[in-house]
Amino acid sequence: MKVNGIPTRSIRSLDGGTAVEIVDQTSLPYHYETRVLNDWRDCVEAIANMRVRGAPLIGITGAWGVVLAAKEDPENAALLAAADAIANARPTAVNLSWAVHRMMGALLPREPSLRFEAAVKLAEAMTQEDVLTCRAIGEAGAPLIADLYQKLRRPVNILTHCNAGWLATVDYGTALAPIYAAFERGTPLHVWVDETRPRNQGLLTAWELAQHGVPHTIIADNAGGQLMQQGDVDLVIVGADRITRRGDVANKIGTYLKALAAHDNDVPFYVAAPSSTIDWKLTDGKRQIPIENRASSELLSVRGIDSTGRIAAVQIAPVEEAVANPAFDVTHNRFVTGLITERGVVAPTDLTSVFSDKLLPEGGAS
Ligand SMILES: CSC[C@H]1O[C@H](OP(=O)(O)O)[C@H](O)[C@@H]1O
Repeated sequence: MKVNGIPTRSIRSLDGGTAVEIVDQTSLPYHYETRVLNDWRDCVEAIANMRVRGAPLIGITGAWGVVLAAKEDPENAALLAAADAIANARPTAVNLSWAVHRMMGALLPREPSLRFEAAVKLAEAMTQEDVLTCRAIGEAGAPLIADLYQKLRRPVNILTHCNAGWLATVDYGTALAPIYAAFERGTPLHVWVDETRPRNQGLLTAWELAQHGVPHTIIADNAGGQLMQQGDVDLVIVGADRITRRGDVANKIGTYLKALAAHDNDVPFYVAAPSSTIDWKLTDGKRQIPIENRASSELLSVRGIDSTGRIAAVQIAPVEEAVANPAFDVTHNRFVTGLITERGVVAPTDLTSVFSDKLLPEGGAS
């Protein structure tokens, strides 16, 4: 697919698999820049430094890293060492280890001299598989949005977190795939885009949506709950980095909080992901999924600041004027453990008894 002259393709092989071209996402949303990876070590660096990111794309980049390793030295010792370094470039997205394991499972039984050719073939197949899988995710999810539109008879407001668009996969995306599919079929919709501190992948989502002309509004990560409470979110769709066999989902930090808010406001909360994101060995996500801890320096700067100090992300005017910067929100008492007052710590429901002397006969406070 091409949008605004830009191919919606985040990775492709060059020269028969002897090099790989990626979109360097650390340059977005300022500049659209591609980068050529000639060596498996470039793939490790690109994954670790998030030039490529998003579970499916990390996996496919890892697969091409194995191709480049087989090109350099197909002998077992070198290939296994490279595969190990690639698989450990980032810990949470299971797609990376899945892709490297799948590649090595196909290569090791072969003669070293035949490994590069076999690697290219399999990596190309996996790359195309990802495209088709993500397109299928879009097809599967689009009716959810269309059905909501039929019920609401107004643009469907969808909240998403981080970036799970075509930049996070080879093409189409996962969480954004149903949104693109519904939008292209003419379903009126609008997307609330969590900026997603600290790496602000929401700016990537806003950039993608702007290229496609999809109405959207960038919001602070903390605004989602308020928007849900005021009925401005009809659906949440997020991506995933690892899903356990019982459906526990690891996704970008902040996803859990959105799920809590969605649950509390009866907002449907969907996770879009290919089966390559499912880790069938795991059951209990909280206990078993490795959570990546990144450099604290990421918190100390705000990416995406242009020369004017503005967060540089193109934004298509929302379908209708939408409050996008609420300054306060309301927390129901069931989430308040206690209130610290001059008469000690008081359970919210005990306030009227502890301060009964303050209450006037008509129930007003003195
Ligand atoms: C389609 S998977 C996208 C998934 O990956 C992102 O993490 P990161 O940007 O750190 O690679 C985020 O969790 C997205 O939901």
